[in-house]
Amino acid sequence: MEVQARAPGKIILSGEHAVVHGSTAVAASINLYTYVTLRFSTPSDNQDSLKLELKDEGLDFSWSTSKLKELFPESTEPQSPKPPSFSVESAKSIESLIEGLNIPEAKISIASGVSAFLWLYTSIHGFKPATVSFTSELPMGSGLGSSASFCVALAAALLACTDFVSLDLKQQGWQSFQERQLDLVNKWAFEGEKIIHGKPSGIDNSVSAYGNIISFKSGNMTHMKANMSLKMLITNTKVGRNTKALVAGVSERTLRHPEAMAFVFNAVDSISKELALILQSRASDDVLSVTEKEEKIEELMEMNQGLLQSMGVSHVTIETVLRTTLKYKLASKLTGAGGGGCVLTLLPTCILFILLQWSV
Ligand SMILES: Nc1ncnc2c1ncn2[C@@H]1O[C@H](COP(=O)(O)OP(=O)(O)OP(=O)(O)O)[C@@H](O)[C@H]1O
Ligand SMILES: C[C@@](O)(CCO)CC(=O)[O-]
Ligand SMILES: [Mg+2]
Repeated sequence: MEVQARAPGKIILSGEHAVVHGSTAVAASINLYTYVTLRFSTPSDNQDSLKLELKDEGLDFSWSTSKLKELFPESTEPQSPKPPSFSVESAKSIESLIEGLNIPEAKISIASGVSAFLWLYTSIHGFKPATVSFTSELPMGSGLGSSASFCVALAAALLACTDFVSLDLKQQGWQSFQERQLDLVNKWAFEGEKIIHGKPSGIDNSVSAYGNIISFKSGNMTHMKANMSLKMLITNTKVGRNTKALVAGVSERTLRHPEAMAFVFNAVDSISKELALILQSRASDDVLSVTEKEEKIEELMEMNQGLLQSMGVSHVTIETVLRTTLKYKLASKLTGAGGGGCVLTLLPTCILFILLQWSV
């Protein structure tokens, strides 16, 4: 049997990092996806191993079923749909499987993704021989939720081949999971994100699992109905960085300056709540024009970016993008964990007018 699943990446419009400390954040999925193909071996394959193919990286790994059985003896079909916690024993077992892989130094950051893969696969399908292949449209480590889309797509494919999820596997084309099943996929993906992010808030996997636009606070997600569309330019600084380290850095700064950082997080909470109100305001009760709404959103973006700088997660390349777009009176902010990665720039409705003026 072969199953293919996909999950989108995301942008965070406001609230990254502060959301880890209990503030509200607003995130939207984007139409760039990570794809996974899961194919269980048949007796005729004569394949007694679990194979992982990372197509974009040109990396292939495999582990013998006997080795997996030795390390995860208790791994059989999960008794409960809910994911177990990532135990110390599992961490040690997975670490031993990663050590033997000889991942090229330049791609060593892939190790956390391989660890998340091993834990999710063995927790759901034990040591069943299979070949699992990934490919993605998302730049890795760039703030667009590559880790979340990786974990959500994988959890969806793995659960689609269990009794916990009822899908018509004979139906051609993409199928969407029902709400209850999405909740299950999201819970498993969150455990995978913990392996990659360390202390994730859950917003990335939630917006990747459910799509569209959500607000998120302290583990609770709210589906938003945006009544205005926003055009965002995404600029990739091409500076790689590690979300886990950046999240840890903000937590360490919070320990050093608890009172000041509490005010920072409160300010971000207010920015996200105001942004959510503006995006959801209906035409009927509107006193603001689209341009006036966009101007308020531009200010909120600039304020959020300033607070992200105070958290220590901006970067010289991000500042360069900010300065460049400011020349054209455009507002920008980093998206995702920062430290490089991608920057959002709001392209207001009147942008065409600005460009025409400039070109004359
Ligand atoms: N397609 C993939 N295949 C294998 N591993 C992946 C893939 N996509 C992401 N990963 C894992 O996730 C890591 C990147 O996750 P990280 O959270 O640091 O960045 P991001 O998710 O792209 O950005 P952000 O979390 O800020 O949105 C990679 O280093 C790798 O370990
Ligand atoms: C930086 C962060 O807030 C968002 C990363 O896209 C981390 C998280 O919430 O898991
Ligand atoms: Mg991530």
